[in-house]
Amino acid sequence: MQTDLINDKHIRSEQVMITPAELRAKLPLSKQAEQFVLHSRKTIADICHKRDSRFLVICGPCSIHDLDAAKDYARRLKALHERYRDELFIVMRVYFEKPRTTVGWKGFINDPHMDNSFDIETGLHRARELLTWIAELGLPAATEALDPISPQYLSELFSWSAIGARTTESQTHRELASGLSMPVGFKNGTDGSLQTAINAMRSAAASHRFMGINQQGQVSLLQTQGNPDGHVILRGGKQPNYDSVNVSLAEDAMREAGLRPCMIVDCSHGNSNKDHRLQPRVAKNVVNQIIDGNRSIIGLMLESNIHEGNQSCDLPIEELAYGVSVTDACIDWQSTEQVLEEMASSLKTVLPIRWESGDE
Ligand SMILES: O=C[C@H](O)[C@H](O)COP(=O)(O)O
Ligand SMILES: C=C(OP(=O)(O)O)C(=O)O
Repeated sequence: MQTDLINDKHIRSEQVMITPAELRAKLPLSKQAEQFVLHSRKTIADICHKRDSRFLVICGPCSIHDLDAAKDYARRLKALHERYRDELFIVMRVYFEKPRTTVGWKGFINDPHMDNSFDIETGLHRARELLTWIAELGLPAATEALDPISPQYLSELFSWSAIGARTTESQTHRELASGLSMPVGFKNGTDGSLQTAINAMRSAAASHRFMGINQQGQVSLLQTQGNPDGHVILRGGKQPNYDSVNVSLAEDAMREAGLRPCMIVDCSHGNSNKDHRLQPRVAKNVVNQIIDGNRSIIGLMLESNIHEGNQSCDLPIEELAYGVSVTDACIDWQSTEQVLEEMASSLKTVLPIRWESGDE
């Protein structure tokens, strides 16, 4: 690489990568899977706009690091997706990019071998392989849109995206969300600030022009239309914010901003004080709010894995326990089944009559 002391003082290396179009051509999506993704996105948009009364559940590992374990998890979740399809619309968390508070493993795309080799091109290939497999299985996938370039490689495989608590105030991420093809949830800030998410939702609903890349990898001026399917995700901050008082304050704040109250509760993160064992309690509280007549909560998020808890991502890969998170702690499969079963049976009676005209 050319040494240029004026421009590249802190750049150590540079490597040209495969283009999005080349990766898509290598690992195409079948017509059937494409239809499935389109249909799943429409279902979620219908839930956001209260045309579909089912409850959206975004459920799965905090992050993906082992593709076999991810497939094992996906097969299990697919069974529940089918079993509760009249009450719940279950979408798997397939998070390949992790935002860090300071530094740490930034997810499977960034470092798929988990050894600081940062083989991003392999990360993209293998992420796309897994996502294609999940789409062919007939399970909708959700992710956090963190890197502004990677959606060109992968976003056709996702039915829902989040903008995370650390980036919801970033203009780059609001612009990105304004062009994404699926419904997008905006988390409140890590400090609990709801206004950050509300501002993000308003910004992403508008049209933006910004620099990005096209499918051929060329730097391009992109003009977006604005995303009409935004919603807020209450993830807690210094204090939890899932209780009915906070939900009602969030509804008021959204109305005041000229937005329809529409939100998802994240049962993890600040809402469980990062204690995974509290997630079922949060989910139960949310379901009870709906039974009591709440009409703004459209779904919830659970961090769940095959086995509970978490382990250090700094362990050698061969020493990692199977099906255990390497980022935030998750509930295990048994608790996940139990939470979803209780949720579906409690919501059965109220869901069909949940929305009234004017709720949209
Ligand atoms: O959801 C995952 C984590 O909360 C997020 O990536 C931040 O992690 P960190 O605070 O361990 O860096
Ligand atoms: C990083 C995440 O959440 P948050 O942005 O709320 O911290 C996550 O859901 O993986």
